Amino acid sequence: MLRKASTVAHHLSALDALSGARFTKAHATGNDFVMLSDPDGSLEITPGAVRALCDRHQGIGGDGLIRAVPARLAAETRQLLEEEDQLSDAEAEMLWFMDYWNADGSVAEMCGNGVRAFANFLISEGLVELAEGEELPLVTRAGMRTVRRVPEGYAIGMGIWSFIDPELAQANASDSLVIAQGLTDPRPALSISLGNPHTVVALPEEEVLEALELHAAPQVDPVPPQGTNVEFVVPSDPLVVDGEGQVRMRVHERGVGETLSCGTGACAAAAAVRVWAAEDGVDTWTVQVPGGEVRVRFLARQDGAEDVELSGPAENVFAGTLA
Ligand SMILES: N[C@@H](CCC[C@H](N)C(=O)O)C(=O)O
Repeated sequence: MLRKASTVAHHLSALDALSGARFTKAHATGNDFVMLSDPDGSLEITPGAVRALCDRHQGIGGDGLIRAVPARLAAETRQLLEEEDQLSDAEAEMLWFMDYWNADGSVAEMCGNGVRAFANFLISEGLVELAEGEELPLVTRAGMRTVRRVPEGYAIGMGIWSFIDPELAQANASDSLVIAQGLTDPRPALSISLGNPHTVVALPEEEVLEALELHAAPQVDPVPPQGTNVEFVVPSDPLVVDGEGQVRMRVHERGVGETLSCGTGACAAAAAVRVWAAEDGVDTWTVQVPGGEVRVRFLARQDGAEDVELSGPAENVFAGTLA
């Protein structure tokens, strides 16, 4: 690929304000992030800087960038904290905000793998402590989330899942059509929110999943106004083993492209397959992604909705200083 000299110069100037900042490269089942610690809220993140840092040839490389900033210093969280009546002032003072950016410089409401990487990063930087059995509250653009340690890494309380178009979804178990390179015909899909938007498409067999070409964004009809992440899933045969559901998934992420894993996407995929298969008694699902495996649990609430818990590993890979 030939790059314009002006693009390179633009990348360099976008990074000027971050010169000297420490970064860590982290991943959670292959979904990789540039992590920045900003305890005094002084880092200026711009879409250009995010694109430059996430560039896999001229930057550090990543599916996204995550800035860790105290929630009390982030403009985005002010209203959320005012409305949050479960927290004491002292607890609100200690909260960290996950300032998540997609590689293309757009912001997203939520990133499930990102929350695991974020918690692991906060702990490794000595910014928080999380003992076995404790629950750590965090703030995202989609609202409060919680993290606890589990043997495989971290379990995230993701909040509730919901249909994006409940009427259509309940009537047809499908609300849109999706076509992608490698599919001969548009396929029915179900749109689900985990704080961020997802469109889940079921495929008949693994060969079709593997043959998909996901460099180009799949086309979704009707076009979702805020864009969408698109998950392609193949339910395992048998679908339920020892009481647990099993699916394979590939994903094209909004603002990124194909990634090795998407945590919110895995939750949406499990929720959709559970609806399609009428397996609402199966509460634990394993989702195989190109970067590994995550687990999704559905927990009934008194108001009839369901909370979702996502668990899986997260690790730091290397650290450095921005030149
Ligand atoms: N990889 C993430 C989702 C990141 C945000 C997404 N690209 C969007 O724009 O909604 C995850 O693990 O959930």
